[in-house]
Amino acid sequence: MSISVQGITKVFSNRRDKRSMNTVLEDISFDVNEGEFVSLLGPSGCGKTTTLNIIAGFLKHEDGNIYINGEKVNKPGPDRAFVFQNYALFPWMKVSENIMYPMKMQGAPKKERQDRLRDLLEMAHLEEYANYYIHEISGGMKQRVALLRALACDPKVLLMDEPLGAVDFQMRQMLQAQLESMLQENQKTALMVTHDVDEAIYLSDRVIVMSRDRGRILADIKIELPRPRDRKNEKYHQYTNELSDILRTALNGEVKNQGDEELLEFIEKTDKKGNKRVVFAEKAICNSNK
Ligand SMILES: Nc1ncnc2c1ncn2[C@@H]1O[C@H](COP(=O)(O)OP(=O)(O)OP(=O)(O)O)[C@@H](O)[C@H]1O
Repeated sequence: MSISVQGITKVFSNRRDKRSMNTVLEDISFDVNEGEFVSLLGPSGCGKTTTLNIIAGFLKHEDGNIYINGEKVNKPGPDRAFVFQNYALFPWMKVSENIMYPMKMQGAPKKERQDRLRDLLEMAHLEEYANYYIHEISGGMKQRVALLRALACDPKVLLMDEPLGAVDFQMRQMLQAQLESMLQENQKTALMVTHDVDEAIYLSDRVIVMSRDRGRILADIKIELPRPRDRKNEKYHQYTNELSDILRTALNGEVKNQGDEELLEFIEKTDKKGNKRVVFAEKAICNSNK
């Protein structure tokens, strides 16, 4: 199934002063083709989550339309599954019950639910943890459970808001590889919000970069690399540099304070093995608001 975002405008009333309005998105348009994995990248507050919530049908918008496979949608539906940043799992349920919850709500027969559960747990290497409660499993496992719950009803479209945001670097790379193979296996159309340039390149067919100027789309870049992706590939580095430059431009355009150089340093991080990883660091953006 494809997603088509056409001319979306979203205005919020200011949280502190209800009379003043904030146009977060203005006339935003893009498409995600069937089976494509697209990432939304951009500075904090540029409207990535708002865009995803509008597509999910969680938020109303002022203008424009969302089409799923050519059909206009304006409320949530089983065709679109959502993976939340903070997992949003049910702590009073076991891993298996969490995963099966959407199928149960849809009234799927018990046998079908059990078969699906077995397949999903196997796919994510979580068979041993089916009867654990959520507080008994690690952050990386919670992330996988949240993803399996989203995949349970076999949605055609997967919307993910920083699905790997809460796990450490090593776990994140492992989960990226797992997420990729799960999505390849299931042939999903996916739209993901991320701050992480490396993650966007590793997972996406296309990366869309948004700016804080009413969500304006700065770039829409096709990542033409074979899968699974090799971080050591020369072209992989070229994409990293290209996207970093676009983000730098976005930051430079937005950061008006002195000390910009210091802020920009936050953009590039190097892990213990010396691999460069580019992150659109939250801290830099926070500082820029001073
Ligand atoms: N319910 C709301 N009421 C008022 N303003 C809101 C609301 N939700 C979001 N905003 C504002 O809309 C803007 C965009 O927020 P959004 O969460 O979409 O950004 P984002 O790009 O996802 O940011 P981050 O990367 O930090 O998660 C921000 O200025 C935010 O304060």
